[in-house]
Amino acid sequence: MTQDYDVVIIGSGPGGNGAAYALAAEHKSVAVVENDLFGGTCPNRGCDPKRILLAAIEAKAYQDHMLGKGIDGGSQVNWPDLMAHKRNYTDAVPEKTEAGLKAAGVTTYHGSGKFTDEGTFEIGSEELSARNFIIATGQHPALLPMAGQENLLTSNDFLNLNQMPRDITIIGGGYIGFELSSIAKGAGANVHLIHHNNRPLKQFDEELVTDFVAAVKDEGIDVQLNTNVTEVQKADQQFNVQTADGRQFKTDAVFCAAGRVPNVDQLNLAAVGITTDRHGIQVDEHLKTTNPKIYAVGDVVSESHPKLTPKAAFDAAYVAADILNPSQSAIDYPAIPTVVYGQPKLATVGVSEKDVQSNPDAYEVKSQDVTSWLTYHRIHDPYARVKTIIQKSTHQVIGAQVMSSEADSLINAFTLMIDEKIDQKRLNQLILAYPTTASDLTYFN
Ligand SMILES: Cc1cc2nc3c(=O)[nH]c(=O)nc-3n(C[C@H](O)[C@H](O)[C@H](O)COP(=O)(O)OP(=O)(O)OC[C@H]3O[C@@H](n4cnc5c(N)ncnc54)[C@H](O)[C@@H]3O)c2cc1C
Ligand SMILES: NC(=O)c1ccc[n+]([C@@H]2O[C@H](COP(=O)([O-])OP(=O)(O)OC[C@H]3O[C@@H](n4cnc5c(N)ncnc54)[C@H](O)[C@@H]3O)[C@@H](O)[C@H]2O)c1
Repeated sequence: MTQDYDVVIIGSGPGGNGAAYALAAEHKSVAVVENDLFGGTCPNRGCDPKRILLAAIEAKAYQDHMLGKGIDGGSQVNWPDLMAHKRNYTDAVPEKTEAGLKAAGVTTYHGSGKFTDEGTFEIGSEELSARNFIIATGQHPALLPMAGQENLLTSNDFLNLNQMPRDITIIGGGYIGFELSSIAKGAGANVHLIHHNNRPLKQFDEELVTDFVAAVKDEGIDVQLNTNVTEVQKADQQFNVQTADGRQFKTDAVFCAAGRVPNVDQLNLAAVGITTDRHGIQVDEHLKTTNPKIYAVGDVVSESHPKLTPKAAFDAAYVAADILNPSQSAIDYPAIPTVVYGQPKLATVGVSEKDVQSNPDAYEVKSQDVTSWLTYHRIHDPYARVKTIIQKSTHQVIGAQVMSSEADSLINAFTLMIDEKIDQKRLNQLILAYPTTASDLTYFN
């Protein structure tokens, strides 16, 4: 028998769940279909477990930076205890998430379904029909095609390691590559981070990335740029890594962090006329796919915005509103801040120096080493640089790039300044708690 709903959502990550809650609150009948863990990537195998593991790594780094400045003796990360701390949080996520959805009146289904030629969604013997569908299936880790591909592990495996291997290799100098490298290094592993060209973290400011890579190397990570891994073969208890330039080395585990692939293959999208490209599902400015009844949100969408949890949640709120009020205007994203949670952290928001290079008279670019500022001197942060892009006509910061151990909180303060168009004059009318990263804001424009 076919079950009919107002809206059927495929995927229960921040995108799918955000839409489900918003629509159920407006008394729509909603179903969510999930083929793995309710909650999706972020709380189960992404942002949240990563940040829990980083808690110990950051605590150790803060302590290490203060050695001889009031702290004697370093600390050690106990990986099994740290993993237990992480699991204490993540193990409960799927059940709690599903219970939350049910309590909000959402019907849940477990399994991998696919669209039918009739435009319904089939999960085993069940068939769901709906006025609207939302595809929120996210992405999964890419495995580079190479000899020995079966020997490659992924971020999912890393975030569940029972023991930290003595020597690890990570392929891919993106967000995940640098974040996992910092965690492994802080936990005591010998880490090789291998990137295929000379421009890791290409979404970030080139000058800050150069400083960031130098800082990461300083922390003891073996970063190898312009290096292509061609083969990973088992060698007794270890793995033999072969590179295109003829080098070979042994390592205990190899993780592939060379990008993620949209989860579209199982959905039979052709049956409902949805087009995709290698970045995901194509949508219009209302996040409608090429089938006007079907929306797509979050990581599975093909677009230039960064693929992040708050952005998936923003999409979800927009689509729920679009279903409730089809005449709303096109989606308009605010500034989207993003952070690489390494040692140090690297963050960016708004326009970059590259964006304004063609019009140097209209913008001022300030790049400052801030290690001597109280905020950073206090904790003896060895790496602290802030670059701001200021619109001369308004004296407003319109873009910021930050590298430091405090970059995550400072970038949010910049985001508020950019979105709320807070200029120097307005800042001077505010009283912010001192001394904090936010009270430094008055010094940047
Ligand atoms: C290691 C890692 C660290 C990250 N760290 C951060 C961070 O610090 N900050 C940040 O903002 N973002 C971070 N991200 C990105 C963030 O996790 C994603 O942007 C976010 O989860 C996207 O939400 P989503 O709902 O679009 O997709 P997902 O969270 O991936 O959810 C999609 C869901 O759909 C399910 N699904 C897939 N196919 C099907 C199917 N055929 N049928 C039914 N269900 C299906 C999946 O199992 C999954 O549960 C990180 C990602 C990773 C991998
Ligand atoms: N802190 C965060 O907010 C956070 C953390 C993790 C992931 N994410 C999101 O998830 C997405 C995926 O993260 P990711 O790190 O997997 O992807 P990514 O696109 O950031 O990085 C992948 C990197 O691998 C490199 N690469 C590609 N082929 C390679 C090869 N053959 N050899 C070596 N390197 C190669 C790419 O040039 C790129 O730099 C990100 O774009 C981001 O939106 C966000």
